Amino acid sequence: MRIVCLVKNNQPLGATIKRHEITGDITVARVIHGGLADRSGLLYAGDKLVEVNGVSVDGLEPEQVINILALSQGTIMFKLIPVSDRPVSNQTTMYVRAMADYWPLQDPAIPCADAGLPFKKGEILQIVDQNDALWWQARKVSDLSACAGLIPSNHLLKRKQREFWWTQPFQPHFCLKSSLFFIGTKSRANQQSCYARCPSSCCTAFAAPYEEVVRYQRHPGDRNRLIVLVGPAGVGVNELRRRLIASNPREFQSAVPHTTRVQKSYEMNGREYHYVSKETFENMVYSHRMLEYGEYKGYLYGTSIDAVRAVLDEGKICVIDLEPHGIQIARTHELKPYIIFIKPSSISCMRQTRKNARIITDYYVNMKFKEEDLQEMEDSAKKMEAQFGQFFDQVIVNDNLQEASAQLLSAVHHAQDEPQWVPAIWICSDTQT
Ligand SMILES: Nc1ncnc2c1ncn2[C@@H]1O[C@H](COP(=O)(O)OP(=O)(O)OP(=O)(O)O)[C@@H](O)[C@H]1O
Repeated sequence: MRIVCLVKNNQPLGATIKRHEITGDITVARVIHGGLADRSGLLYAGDKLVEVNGVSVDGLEPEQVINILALSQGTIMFKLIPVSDRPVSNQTTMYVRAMADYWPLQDPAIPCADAGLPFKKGEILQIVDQNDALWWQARKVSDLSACAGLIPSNHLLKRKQREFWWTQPFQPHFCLKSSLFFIGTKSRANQQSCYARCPSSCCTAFAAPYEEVVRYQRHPGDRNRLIVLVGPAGVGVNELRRRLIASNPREFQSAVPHTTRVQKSYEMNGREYHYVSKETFENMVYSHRMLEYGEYKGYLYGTSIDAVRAVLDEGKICVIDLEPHGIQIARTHELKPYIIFIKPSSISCMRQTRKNARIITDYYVNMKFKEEDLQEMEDSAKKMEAQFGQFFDQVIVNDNLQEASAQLLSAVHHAQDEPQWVPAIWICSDTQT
């Protein structure tokens, strides 16, 4: 038997308790890393509680013990029987990118909602404890001084996603996955209706909920990272890309697309397009050499990995725009893409900034933005963020064009010169080759 005194001072104890199903004993289920109990070094997972502040816990439910603890202030005295085999922590810290949102206060299954760590997709988490098969402990890298919180384990979060997915009403929704795209336009006609339970890559429900990441610093001699711009139709992706390349064509370049259409007299093979036969194009598609492709007026157009590689091999920074479903294909250890989401500003701001701007859609070319175009841009941006936000390394709001261009330039240099979180598999692949 041991007596342990902890001074609470309005902070949580930093431990959870449970009741043994057979013996009814109340034991410490886990000690939260960096919390009061952990810092004291006096409480361990497995310790059996006998008394709290002189009150016997015999026959009490865990909730009743928690109540006693919640009502106690200042010094709390535990009488306990220490666990005989203290768990030896041989855990290595792991970093992951959250691929889903998690709100502990909305999760009835969490052992202690107050000890939960809420996170949003795309956030980088430091996992400090995976001892429990269901509940891990983690911190956000943006706040490493905080004490850890509970998060569902990989396995548990996957299960939750699956349950959530199947309990959703069966409703058709618009996804941005399409087999068609039109050069220069991301048209409404492209958006094919699919079903919320479709098994395609656009549905992230069954994807791994955490992606292991590592800190990566590009060596000056290494190839540049591919810069991918993503955004809803008309937001200004092409405009920003064009301006970036024009600012220094010796540093920045786009990838030359492939097409099956006939070369025009003033065009040069490899400058405007690579002109190839339909058979060659289709072979490139089947051998996964196209990042994205589509058909326009009976001809195929696409951006190939070879074309991107050619720019990178010249030592330049390759800047392309992609439909969001192409992100997954581009995410390889070879290209190490840095994904920048170009986000529209509010509709009221766009009414001002887009007054004299012109757009191209399926239905009209070089027309002024209409109110519904702005609305559609906003809706489409929301969908993209909801579905693909976890992949965005940077978000730039394209309000003032000059400012957005300056932000893009700085983001592109940041991507090449500063350390970044990248999927661990990209770096493991490097060391294997
Ligand atoms: N911040 C801005 N302020 C004013 N006009 C802008 C701004 N950004 C882009 N534009 C203008 O909006 C129009 C559409 O831009 P852009 O063609 O680059 O869109 P996009 O995102 O590439 O979409 P799409 O692929 O459909 O062409 C262009 O006329 C462009 O000059």
